Amino acid sequence: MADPKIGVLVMSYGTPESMDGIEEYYTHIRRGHAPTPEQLAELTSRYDAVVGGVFPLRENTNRQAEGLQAALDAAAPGRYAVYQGLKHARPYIEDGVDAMGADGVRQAIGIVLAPHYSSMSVGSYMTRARERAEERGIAFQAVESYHLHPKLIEALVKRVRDAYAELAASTGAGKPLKVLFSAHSLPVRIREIGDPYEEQLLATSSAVAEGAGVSDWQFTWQSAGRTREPWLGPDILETLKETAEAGYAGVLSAPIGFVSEHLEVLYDIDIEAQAEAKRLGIKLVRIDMLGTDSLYMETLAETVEQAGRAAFM
Ligand SMILES: CC1=C(CCC(=O)O)c2cc3nc(cc4[nH]c(cc5[nH]c(cc1n2)c(C)c5CCC(=O)O)c(CCC(=O)O)c4C)C(CCC(=O)O)=C3C
Ligand SMILES: [Fe+2]
Repeated sequence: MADPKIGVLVMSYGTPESMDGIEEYYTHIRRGHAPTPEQLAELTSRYDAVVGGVFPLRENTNRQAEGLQAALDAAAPGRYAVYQGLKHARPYIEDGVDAMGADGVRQAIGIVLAPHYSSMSVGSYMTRARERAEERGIAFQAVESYHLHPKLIEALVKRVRDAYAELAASTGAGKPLKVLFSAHSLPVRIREIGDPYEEQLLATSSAVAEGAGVSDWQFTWQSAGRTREPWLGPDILETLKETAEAGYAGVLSAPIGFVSEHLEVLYDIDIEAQAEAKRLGIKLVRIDMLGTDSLYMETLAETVEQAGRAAFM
């Protein structure tokens, strides 16, 4: 019999299965506490505004998992089997590990569809995966980040170049433009624990700006939670205002903390930030998300293979 494959647990945030599933999803995000009717209505209205009953993150994650399986098969035929595990929706991270166990997988690598490490994001995915893997007797190796992988940078550079040219064409020659890199905000308390999240995001931003030949850029946060504690800022809405007041004619939004089109991109950037830009009289164009870009799929495959070699060979 062939050796069992190395399992690859591809993890992502997860999204509701339907409009009826938003409450269960939100309750899971809030660690078992149901949202108030106002909170539920607010989140529902954001999903309604973007997609009206379709949840693009689910299909996008399916396609990325298939793309990674294909890239791994091309590099090492028959060695790896990809499973999905979602943080806040089915199949949950634990379901993905259980599926590997049921298939006889003894060795697994975990990777998140988010390039930057934070203890509050990737770290918490990995804790759940590792705990379940230990219970199932599966050796587990975590990929913590891949934010400077040359192919990831190359894919982002291409997107920034293309969208910058589009922005420059639509604002007219010689007008001052700025690139705004962004990622999901986190509570300010991550700074107290020496979390690498901010440093990694700045490193990606600066590598992409350099590769694209862009000198005028800034990093800013987006999608901060609606809680009482302070979150990292400045928020992109504030930054847009300052940028407009400083006389810029346009901004290129590059949400490099995300790899897919979902609520934080389709609502927070394409609807909310876009409306603010219009109000301020400044042009806003967003880069295309990575999706199943072959350079991104190769980034994931090479990172998985490297982790596999280090841990299991
Ligand atoms: C770091 C990070 C990423 C990037 C890394 C990664 O991808 O993991 C990310 C991605 C995403 N976040 C998403 C959705 C939501 N996040 C929320 C709330 C929160 N996010 C947080 C952090 C992050 N989130 C945190 C600290 C909270 C507070 C509650 C908690 O401590 O966990 C809420 C609750 C309401 C609200 O606050 O808006 C929603 C609906 C979707 C899916 C959208 C879709 O369905 O298309 C995606 C990809
Ligand atoms: Fe989130």
